[in-house]
Amino acid sequence: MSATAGSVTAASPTSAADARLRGVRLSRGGRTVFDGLDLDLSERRIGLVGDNGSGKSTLLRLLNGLLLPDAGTVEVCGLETRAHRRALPALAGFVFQNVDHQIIFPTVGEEIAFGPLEQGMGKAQAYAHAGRLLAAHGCAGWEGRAVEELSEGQKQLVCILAALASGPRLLLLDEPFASLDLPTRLFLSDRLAALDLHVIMATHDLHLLEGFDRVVWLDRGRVAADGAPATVLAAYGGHARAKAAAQGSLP
Ligand SMILES: Nc1ncnc2c1ncn2[C@@H]1O[C@H](COP(=O)(O)OP(=O)(O)OP(=O)(O)O)[C@@H](O)[C@H]1O
Repeated sequence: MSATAGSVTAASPTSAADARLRGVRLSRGGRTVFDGLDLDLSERRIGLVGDNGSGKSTLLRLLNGLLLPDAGTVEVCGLETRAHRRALPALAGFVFQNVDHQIIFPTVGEEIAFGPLEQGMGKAQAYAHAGRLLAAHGCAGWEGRAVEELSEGQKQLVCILAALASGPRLLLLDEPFASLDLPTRLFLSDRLAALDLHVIMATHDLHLLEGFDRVVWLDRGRVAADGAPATVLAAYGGHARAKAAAQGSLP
């Protein structure tokens, strides 16, 4: 499958799943979320942590061109997001926090086949691809199931598989496991760890990030700490405990 199908320019992505932000400024709803953010993201598994509203989802959306910076540049797999917005979803698959923001088709098969079809795969091939992907993740025969009849966790699983169906180099996960039961969470964590692709995952479940290569802590749109999971998660945990204690002492 060609990862570049759908690109509107002749530029080709690099083989590395690197992301590079330079001087990124972005406001949303009249609030400045990022103001001069510089970041290089190249490790295979990177976690994003931070309090509510710190900018994690916004950063992920910048990385697959769902949002464009007001100023500065974002480059993913060598493609500048402003110039290559159409090519990015196949290269940088996105799994939303809220499944209703992602799912657009009535059946599981249509949802998963959509990305490959958009990339130019034939219909029969795209549906066969969807069927294989489902079977490989314990969901054999789900193609014809109505999405609205699935549980929230099953919908989330379908969203992850739909993102994988396009063969992305980079998977952007925004709280992907929030509604999954423990067995499915463990199964998918293991599968994601085994996949030959890069992952950037925002989560409040810090345990999920312990085996990652790097964790970035965002605080009000700035990088508060960045490095080895043990160090960054300990620092963020300390911040969270201090903040919780301060809230507890309010009148
Ligand atoms: N659709 C939107 N319209 C306007 N402002 C938004 C929108 N989405 C987010 N924001 C603002 O952007 C800022 C960053 O939000 P973002 O969703 O990136 O935070 P987050 O770290 O992902 O938070 P959470 O942990 O709650 O998911 C917040 O100030 C938020 O109010």
